[in-house]
Amino acid sequence: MSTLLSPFNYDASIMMTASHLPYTRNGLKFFTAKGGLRSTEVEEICDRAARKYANRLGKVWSGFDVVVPARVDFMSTYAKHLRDIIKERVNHPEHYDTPLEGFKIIVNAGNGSGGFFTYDVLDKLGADTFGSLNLEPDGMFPNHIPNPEDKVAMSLTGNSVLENSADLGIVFDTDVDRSGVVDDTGNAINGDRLIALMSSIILREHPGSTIVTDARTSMALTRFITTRGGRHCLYRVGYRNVIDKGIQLNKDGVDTHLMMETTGHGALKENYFLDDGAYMVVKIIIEMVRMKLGGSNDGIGSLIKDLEDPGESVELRMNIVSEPKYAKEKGALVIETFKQYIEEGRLEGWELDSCGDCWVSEGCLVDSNDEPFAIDAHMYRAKVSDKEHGQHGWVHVRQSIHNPNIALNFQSSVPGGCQSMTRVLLEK
Ligand SMILES: O=P(O)(O)OC[C@H]1O[C@H](O)[C@H](O)[C@@H](O)[C@@H]1O
Repeated sequence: MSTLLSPFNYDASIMMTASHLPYTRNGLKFFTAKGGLRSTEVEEICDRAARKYANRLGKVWSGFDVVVPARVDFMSTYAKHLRDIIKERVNHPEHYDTPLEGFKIIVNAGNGSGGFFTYDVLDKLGADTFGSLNLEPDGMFPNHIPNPEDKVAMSLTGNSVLENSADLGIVFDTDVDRSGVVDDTGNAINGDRLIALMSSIILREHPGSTIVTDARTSMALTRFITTRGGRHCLYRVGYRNVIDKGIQLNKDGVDTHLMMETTGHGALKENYFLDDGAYMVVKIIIEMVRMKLGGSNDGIGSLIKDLEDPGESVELRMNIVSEPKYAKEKGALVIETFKQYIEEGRLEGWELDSCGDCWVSEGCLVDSNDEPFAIDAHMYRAKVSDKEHGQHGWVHVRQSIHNPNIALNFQSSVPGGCQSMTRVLLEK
């Protein structure tokens, strides 16, 4: 963010974070004014740095051309930026500077770095944040993993919302690039439900927008988006893939304002295509206040009340039995074999749910020429039907981004559907 926020004028920034991973790990994220770098670009930087400094081991740090200025306070500028957005967009008729007066909002930062949102954003806008949890950063994560996908994180936040009769609960992951929320009834809004909530907001602001998600979302989510006039583009797992797809679609002339992964990574065109969990929550808060100003007593959960439950949803992992250096290759072979089975019609009722590597619902363009992309060796999705129920589910097969295993996701609207799909797959 430092590259974009006034008054700063930097060409690039690096964030040190291992996100929600265990404390024994660390990581770096690289940004330029164009947004976050993808892994191939980071690899190139590391390669170049390695080559440049290979002969100078021991003196590595003295070799960097980094000018370290006095300590710069990015956080208060960023927090003010978020506060200003809320003030301007709520435009409260009675108390412009404290638009959150009368709202109780719980933040669970999970001992990551999101605590600032409580005291530097919400409190200053007049919200009551009593009951907030785990605001002090502690890399040992003594309470639970800071992760909006974590059941403990979501349910503890839900409990605090109910105990304090709060209007909203917010869960951040460690470095605040992801978030999830809890509505006033204590219901968790993460995964598909968060994508639906954001879609309902974005589609009112940008009718007809395409929404890109990873390809593990439910058929019910696609219906939710399309019944609101949006188009749903299903794409590869990995937040960078989803964001890049949205950037590409915009370049191809397809209006795309929201790119979200089921993990809670979400990026908006209006926010420089950055996966920024705090900005995502800012959008939800503005909506909540506007609803109240419009005379509604409903919580934000009411915006997704017509999102049907996906029924059964299962994820399995299969280890790739191979020497680690061949794992990618073997994984690609598994996906390719799966693809062949489907395309040769060897599994009754199973068929490709994609065009190229872009899985789309009807009406979503693939590229400017409407040409399908090349099949992706790393993942594949098949829709599954039977005579009794018609299309009742899907199977999504891909290689894990991080580990030598294959991730298999199944969803079915029929009880026992996932089990029968698993059986078919294992038999073959
Ligand atoms: O491939 P997996 O092991 O399931 O990991 C997949 C996940 O990796 C990282 O955590 C990325 O930030 C996510 O965008 C992605 O969904």
